[in-house]
Amino acid sequence: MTHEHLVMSFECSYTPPPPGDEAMAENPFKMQHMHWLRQHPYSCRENLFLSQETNALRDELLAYKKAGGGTIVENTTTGIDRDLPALRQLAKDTGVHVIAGAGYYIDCTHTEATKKMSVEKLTNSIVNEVLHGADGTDIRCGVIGEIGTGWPITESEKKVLRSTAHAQAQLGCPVIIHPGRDPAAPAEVVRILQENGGDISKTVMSHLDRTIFDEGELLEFANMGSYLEYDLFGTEMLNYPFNLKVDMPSDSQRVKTLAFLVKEGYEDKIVIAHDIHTKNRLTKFGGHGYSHILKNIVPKMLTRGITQHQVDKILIDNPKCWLTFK
Ligand SMILES: CCC(=O)NCCS(=O)(=O)O
Repeated sequence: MTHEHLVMSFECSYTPPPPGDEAMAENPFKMQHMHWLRQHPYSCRENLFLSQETNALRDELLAYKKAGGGTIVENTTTGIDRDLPALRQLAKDTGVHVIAGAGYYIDCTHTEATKKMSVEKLTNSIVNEVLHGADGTDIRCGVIGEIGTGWPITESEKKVLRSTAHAQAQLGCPVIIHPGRDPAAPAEVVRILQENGGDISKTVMSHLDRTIFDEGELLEFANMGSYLEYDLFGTEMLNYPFNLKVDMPSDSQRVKTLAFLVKEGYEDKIVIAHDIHTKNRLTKFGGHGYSHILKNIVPKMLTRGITQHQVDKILIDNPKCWLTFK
């Protein structure tokens, strides 16, 4: 899985509940709220603290391993409460390989100190997180990202993108991007990375499921050469609060898009994940957990024109290729 979170908080994205449901914001986590939480995951404060569930995460990872999972890329970066010692402990306890992310999340999580840093300083801090260890630990990150960007991309986010490209040019490492919620956002990020020496062939563009819907636009973007990530498998949301114009696809629609990209020749560039970042998606709370793709999506892919060989590329070869330092 190339895009997951095990320990993080998403407080920065708290969204008030719709009118009439205000009480739900502070309501305790109860069985009868599970459907409501699936529809409004960012409107209950407690739901945003995956960091409180480290014990449950141990069971989640053991279940993932039992289902055939070996490795998880943990995309939590500075700004959303990255906790590297907790990740190391989870990896040790379960035997699942966890690859941690370096760098910074979106603008509203940048501190004043981060905003004042030069591109050179930001580059050094990212390089340091990969070569020597992050957050005062000796735990080294294995990817840069998810690097957070919004739409339009802010000045501070542009500086982080330039630094990401410079760091990648030095290290030959994988990069993963969180684009803004506009069909033009992924291409704009790629242009900034390219102009600054980034290697697009070793860059994953996340969250395409909620970003590019038109097939022509998708192929145009695919042609730019990044990995194409569909990473919101398992999410079910009628009114996507971060952009009400977006119709969040179902898992069946995601699989259909994967089959389309495979048919168009992009089987070497597709990666997939769940991007679990709220509590309600854990099996402890009736959610789909980290094994949903392995257990439910792969069989579906095989009935929709995607071969086992292509599934293996998407789940094994492409991530392996992306994650290997040049
Ligand atoms: C930190 C998790 C994250 O950024 N997830 C992306 C959610 S969405 O922008 O695709 O809704």
